[in-house]
Order: sequence, then C-alpha cells, then structure tokens
Amino acid sequence: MDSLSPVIGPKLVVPLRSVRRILGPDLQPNLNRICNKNKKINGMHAENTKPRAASSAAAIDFRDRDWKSKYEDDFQARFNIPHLTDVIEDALPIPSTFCLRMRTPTQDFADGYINNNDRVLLKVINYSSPTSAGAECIDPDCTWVEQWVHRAGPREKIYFKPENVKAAIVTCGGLCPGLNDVIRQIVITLEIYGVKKIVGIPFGYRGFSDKDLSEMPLSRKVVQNVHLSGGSLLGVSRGGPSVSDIVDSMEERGINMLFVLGGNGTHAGANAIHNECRKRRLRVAVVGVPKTIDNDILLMDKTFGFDTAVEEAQRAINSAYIEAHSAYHGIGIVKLMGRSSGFIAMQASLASGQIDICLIPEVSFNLHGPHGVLRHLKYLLETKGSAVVCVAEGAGQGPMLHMRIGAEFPTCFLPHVRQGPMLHMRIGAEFPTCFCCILQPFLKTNFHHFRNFIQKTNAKDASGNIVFGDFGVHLQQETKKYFNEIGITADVKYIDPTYMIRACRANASDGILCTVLGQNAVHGAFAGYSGITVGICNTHYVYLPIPEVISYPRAVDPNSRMWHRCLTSTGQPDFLD
Ligand SMILES: Nc1ncnc2c1ncn2[C@@H]1O[C@H](COP(=O)(O)OP(=O)(O)OP(=O)(O)O)[C@@H](O)[C@H]1O
Ligand SMILES: O=P(O)(O)OC[C@H]1O[C@](O)(CO)[C@@H](O)[C@@H]1O
Ligand SMILES: [Mg+2]
Repeated sequence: MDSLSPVIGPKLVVPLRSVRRILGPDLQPNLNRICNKNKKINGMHAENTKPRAASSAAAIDFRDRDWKSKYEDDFQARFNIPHLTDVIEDALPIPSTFCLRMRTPTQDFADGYINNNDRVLLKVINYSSPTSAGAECIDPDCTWVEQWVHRAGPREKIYFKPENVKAAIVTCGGLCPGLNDVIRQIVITLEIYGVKKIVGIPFGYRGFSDKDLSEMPLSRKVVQNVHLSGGSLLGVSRGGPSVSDIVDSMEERGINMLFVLGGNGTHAGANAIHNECRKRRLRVAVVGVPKTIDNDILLMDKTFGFDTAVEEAQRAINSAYIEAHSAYHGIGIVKLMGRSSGFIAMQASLASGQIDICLIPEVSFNLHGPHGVLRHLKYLLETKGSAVVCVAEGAGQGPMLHMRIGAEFPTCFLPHVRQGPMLHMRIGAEFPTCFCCILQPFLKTNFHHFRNFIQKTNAKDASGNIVFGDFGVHLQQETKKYFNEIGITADVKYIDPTYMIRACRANASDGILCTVLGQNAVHGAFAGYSGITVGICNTHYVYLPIPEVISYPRAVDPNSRMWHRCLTSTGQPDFLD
C-alpha cells in the first residue's frame, strides 16, 4: 500500500510521555537520535531533511485476504475484559445475590441478568468513503469492520460472597458534578447484593497512606441525600502514594473490591493497582468509573459531569454576552476548563448560540496578523458592535500538529497504534520541536507560521499534569493592547467561571448516567471482572479494559461534524495565515 494513501481513523492526542511510552524502549533511542541529529542540522531547509523512518511499516497488510477477520480477532482480544479466574483458578461462581424479584413473583417478571457473551457494537456508522465527514476507516476502502465490546449489567453467577466483601470507594483528581451520585449508587447496589462492609477512602489515593485520614463507613443511610450537593463526600486529591503502598494498605484493611472514580490519571493508577493485585494473586476486583468534566476519555459517548459543566457554562456565556452587548464596542471573553480537550468550550458555544469565536486546544490559530483573532474581533465590532469569545483553558499554548498515522506519520514509530488514526500533538508542550522539523516535509501546515503563543510555564501539578499559563488573561491583555494601538475603543470583560462549572450538583441527565454507571460498576465487580471501567457507548452501557480508554486523551476532531457545526454556528473563519 502506498504510504501516503488517505487512510482515515479516529483522532488522538498523544503527549510526549505517551509517545515515548508508545515507542517503547527499543524505539526511544530513535526519537532521541532524530532530535539530536536535527539540532545539528538546524537551519537546513526542511525539504532537504529526509526523516529516517519515512517508509510506512504498515501495521496491517491489506493485501492479505484475511486481514479483516484478523483485525476483528485482534480487536476482540484487546477488548477482552480481565477476570479473576484468569489468575485464580480456584475462584468458583455462586448464584447471584442480586435479585429484584417481588415477594410474589409474577410470570412476566424477568430476572434481568446479562449473558457474559452479550456484546455492544462500538462503531455504528458504515462510512462508504474515507472522505465522508468524520470517517473512521481501518483500510483505504473504508471497509465495514465490526468492533464489539462487552455489555455491562448484573450476571447470574457471581464470584464474591457478600458476607466476605469489604468494598472501598475512592475519588481522585479534580472535582466533577455527579461524584456523590455515583458514590451513592455504588453503596446502594452493594447493599442490595448483601454487602455490609463498605468504606470511603478520604481524599483520593492519598487516603491510603496518610495515617491522619481514617476510612469513612458508608451505608444507604449515610449516602441517602449526598447527591443533592456537588463535590465529593469523600474529598479528592492529586498525587499520592505508590501503587505498591496502596495495595499494601488494601491488604492490611482487607479490601477486596475497590471502586475508583477519576479521570485518565486515576484510571492509570487503578490499572496499576489491578496489575499489582494480580501479581500478588489477590482475590480483588478493581473497577473504575470515568470521571472528567473535560470528556477526554476514549470510546465513550460522554463522561458524567460533562453535560452539567456545559449547562453551567451557559450562565457565564450569557453574562459575557449581556455585558458585551450592552457596552459600546463590548467584547466578552469566557474561559472554560479543558486542559487538552476543547469539548466543554465547543459544546458550550454550540448550546449558547451567543459565541462569535470559539478557541480550543485542538485547532491552531493566530492571534495577530491579517487573519488573526484580533483582526476578526475588529471586524465584529465594526459589523455587529460587540463580540463574545469562548476559550478553552488549553487553547493557545502552542501550535497543534495533526498527522495521520501511516499516511503522514511513519507507523514504524508507533507499532502499538493501529493504522489510520490521527495524531494531534501540541508542539513544544507535548511534541519536541526538533522532531517536528524533521517531519515538516510531510506536514500540511507549516508550524513556523504560528506565533504569539503564551509562554510555557514548565509547572506541573501533584499528579504530574502540565499547568498551563492563563490564556484567557493573555487574550484579554492582547485584545486591550491591540485596540489601544489601533485607536479603536473596546470594552473588554473577562469571565473565568473555572470552578463554578464543576463544583455544582449534577443535572438530571448526568444524574441518570451516574446512577447507571455506579450500579454497573458493582455488577462488574461481583461478576469477577477487574481492571475494567464502565461507560456508555452508542447509548448502551459497557465494560471496557482500562488500558484501551486511557492510551491517550480523547480530543475534539477538527474534521468532525461537531466542530464543523460549531464553526457554522459561530461563523468564525480559520485564523491561519
Ligand atoms: N500513571 C499513573 N500511575 C499511577 N497513578 C497515577 C498515574 N497518573 C496519575 N496517577 C494518580 O491518579 C490520581 C489522579 O490523577 P490526576 O490528578 O491526573 O487526575 P485525573 O484522574 O486524570 O482526573 P482529572 O480529569 O480531574 O484530571 C493521582 O493521585 C495520581 O497520583
Ligand atoms: O485546579 P485543578 O483542581 O487541578 O483542576 C483543573 C483541571 O481539571 C480539569 O478540568 C480536569 O482535569 C482540567 O481541564 C483542569 O486543568
Ligand atoms: Mg487527567
């Protein structure tokens, strides 16, 4: 297959540390060598720099007549969900103690169990061409390939006797609307199975090691009304003890079911805890519930809290609109969360219909220059009299690099990533600039053209996440400066509702999502699964192996219908030279 043929797949954002992890120890020196070599040849024309690994070592040989069935088998193996019996041969099932039967059963009341072989289709669109908007294709012909994942829900056989269970719940990372709803449902469902020992670990993973923090006994009575307020009953934190210390602590406390509520960092921790438990041959189920208002977890329709955050953001946007609309030459700027994904900003802009410019991390833009954001603001003041800008926290931190693996990015560098997906990386913060020069001949966009990005801070939070400079403040200052310089009056108002959109109670749709996810987490643990997480795919609830949902953060696809709808709604041009 021609290495430059248009193979289109799902989009991904890969931070540098992930690139290094994906490359593996064998290929890492290549990355380093390319970077070092490029430092020496700095100044050379990009056209003259031939990448070492430009040839595509295709992951799939599409000439093989069986490639499709091989792909489907491989997919099935990847999405197989780990079970206690994989390592503990003598773990025997017992009939489920989860029962909704009425005291006087009627004939039409089904048990409601899920068969272990039930599956949900992950991708439901049959794209007829790689050029169809948002197409996710495996091969150049965009052949229909079935991708099935495990259906979530209660099983007829369970692998834990409720009287022997000590279940623990921990909430990690930042706050998210709905945490209390999930905690509540986990506790209620555990009690229906007959579990008596349920505890909360205070303040995230930290609660496993901090001797001053004691576990919180939980029962239906304790959690009955917790969903009526936001935050987490248990508290949250970033950073914390090592995985082996966490598992030591679990052994000491006799915890054999652990429910972990958190984002991609928390899930990486949960998977490591699951692996450590396996290594020690412990009969423990570790089940995650994805929590992130950023909606940056792969494969799911959405994560809980996201809808609420978008809804809360409406108030800030509406205030910005009123302020801007009521002022002479008013400009309202609203900054919303989204470290590496612009879902909140995009959806909030779409929902409000009041946004003129939406800036997200996944889409590069120039602030200054003839086609920059500031020039467009001037145009909006001249034509509309006011303007409202919605900016995601991670926007403007550096130009984005978009490459299709196989077609533009050498697949030999990414042996574990399937042919076809797009790479979206923030140059500088997530992708080394020197490596980028090497790839320049293959890139559609010349990243040298982008300028006026915010200064890198190099700061990290306790979990190792990059802390970005405040682009909202930067945009406000640059806007004021620009209009001052060109002698046009502009009344610039900046609203930062950052914590207000997440420190609130879940709305009704998130409330339902949390309820179902919490219940399914308990069903998964009792069914003997571990190292899994729960999610909603195409409106159905599923169990997924943790590594598959956190291999990189989910990002807005700049070629997706949704981003195009957002552009249609705002009417903004691209801000490229
Ligand atoms: N690779 C990892 N292995 C083990 N533990 C991790 C890993 N990454 C993060 N953690 C732990 O997971 C917890 C939460 O991580 P983090 O602060 O990144 O939040 P998160 O789960 O990604 O949620 P949010 O969406 O709010 O950022 C922290 O206690 C951190 O120490
Ligand atoms: O200030 P905190 O608590 O670290 O949380 C902020 C972060 O939370 C998130 O919403 C989710 O990780 C990020 O977008 C944001 O950077
Ligand atoms: Mg995270």
